[in-house]
Amino acid sequence: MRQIKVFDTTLRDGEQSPGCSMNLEEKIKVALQLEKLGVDVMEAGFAIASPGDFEAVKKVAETIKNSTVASLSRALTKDIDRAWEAVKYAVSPRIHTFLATSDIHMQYKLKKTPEQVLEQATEMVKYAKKFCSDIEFSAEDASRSDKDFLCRVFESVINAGATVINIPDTVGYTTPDEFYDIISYIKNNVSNIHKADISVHCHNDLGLGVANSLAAIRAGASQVECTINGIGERAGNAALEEVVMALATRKDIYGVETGINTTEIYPTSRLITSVTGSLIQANKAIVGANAFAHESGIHQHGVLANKSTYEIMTPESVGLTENKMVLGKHSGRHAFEDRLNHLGYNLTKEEIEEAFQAFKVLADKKKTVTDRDIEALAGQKQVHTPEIYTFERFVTNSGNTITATANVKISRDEAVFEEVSTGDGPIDAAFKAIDKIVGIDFSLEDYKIQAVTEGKDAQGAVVIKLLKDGKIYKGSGLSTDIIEASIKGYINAINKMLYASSKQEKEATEDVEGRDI
Ligand SMILES: CC(=O)SCCNC(=O)CCNC(=O)[C@H](O)C(C)(C)COP(=O)(O)OP(=O)(O)OC[C@H]1O[C@@H](n2cnc3c(N)ncnc32)[C@H](O)[C@@H]1OP(=O)(O)O
Ligand SMILES: CC(C)C(=O)C(=O)O
Ligand SMILES: [Mg+2]
Repeated sequence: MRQIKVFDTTLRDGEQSPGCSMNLEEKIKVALQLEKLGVDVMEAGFAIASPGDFEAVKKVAETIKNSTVASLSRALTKDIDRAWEAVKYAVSPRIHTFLATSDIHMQYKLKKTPEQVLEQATEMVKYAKKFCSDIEFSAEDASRSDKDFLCRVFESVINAGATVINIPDTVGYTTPDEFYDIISYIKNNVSNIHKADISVHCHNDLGLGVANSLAAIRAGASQVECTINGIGERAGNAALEEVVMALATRKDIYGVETGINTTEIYPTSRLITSVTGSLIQANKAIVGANAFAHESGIHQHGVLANKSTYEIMTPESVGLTENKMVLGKHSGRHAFEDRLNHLGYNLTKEEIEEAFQAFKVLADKKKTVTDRDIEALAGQKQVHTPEIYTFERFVTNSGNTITATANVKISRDEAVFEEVSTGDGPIDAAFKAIDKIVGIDFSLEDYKIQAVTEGKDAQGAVVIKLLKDGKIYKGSGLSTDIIEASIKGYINAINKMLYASSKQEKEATEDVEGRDI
């Protein structure tokens, strides 16, 4: 199979991303991880840019043994000297020199004629070749350059000793179809092209960095330049993880291989995120938090039956331990039951169905339902107290300048009861309204509330203890609304009290006294 060389430029073009500068120690850490990832070439920096960058390139060159280490340099002798000073310590050093070839860049930026550019590029490759055998030449803004001029430049720099010619889409302007044609044209019209690797370096201004790189590979490019997480100038560079996984997953189309150890992709991505502080969006391909997460019931059911239904690559192949089943309002019974089993619950079909209905109500209120939410729901189902009174609805009105009032509606059998009361606060008012309906004499011994999950949409769990005739009756309520959780807990305790005083008193008393809900 044709082998594609992966040239990582996270430490150079990636670092050009605003806010992504790395210090020496961070660059070494990243370089070691890139080596572990198996990149063929790492561009460690732009040696002439600053003393710090020079030191970093030099240190990376001294440290890395299994990848080629490159430094960027303009097509100027002083830049090339500095680049060589830094990379000469590498086991496999490369000087990467560049000069723009598009009319726009030559006219406005370099203020040079095409003939002058051709000569400068050729002379500087010759100059660099005196130091180093491995020379890459990039025709900056190649995708907006005249194709025939581009071919003349490449032919000339290859004759001067370039071992790699790079065709950058510097401003992310090209499209897959056009880039395929450009690469094919260069392949077919540069007579000595067989003496050099064809490299591509795509930017993402139109979101096409990866697609353009893949089109170029199909057209015959043998080196692809990219960065981890796609960081880089402006909208970034082609993301290494996306290019590599596209090639790995669609071998049927591309028929090529890379030397990347794909299981190091995720750790590398995480390292870049932590070192640069540049976060990636949840839906980012391959390494985003949701890349291997499933929330919808139909997908979850499919994945539980066979992962390949909705996963085109395994999470393990990119260094994750497993996929994620996120329980939310789009989830179905299969995933819910699977999670219950996973959490160690053995509920009957009816209990699962009841818990599932409660889960759906909760999921409408919460963005995601956590394991602790599920445990709370499943725990509730395991207490077998008949619902003598059933909570229907409540309205409260409170504030620091008014007396709190509550209107509570509860039902028993077919009858519906509604009462209004005032109180020291909305919860006290609600309890007093319930007292009026129930009409039993007992006292509130204890009231506790705690968040069972995190975040502002957390569920509040209320535990209430009521005292009657020397016995304690514990009730629990769960809701994202603490007043609702309190009312539910209060009614739950009352139901236990009523149940206990009914015919099955002994059994019910064991239940309420024997377990902490
Ligand atoms: C497409 C890319 O990613 S290219 C790489 C971009 N990366 C960077 O620029 C990061 C590092 N750069 C730097 O630290 C600085 O720009 C330096 C040290 C390289 C140069 O700094 P300065 O000498 O102050 O020049 P400045 O950056 O203002 O301008 C660039 C100069 O280089 C010239 N230049 C630009 N590209 C090249 C090239 N490939 N070969 C030769 N000269 C070039 C420009 O024409 C301009 O020349 P002038 O000073 O004679 O007008
Ligand atoms: C220096 C070159 C390769 C570059 O980064 C670009 O053209 O985008
Ligand atoms: Mg670039």
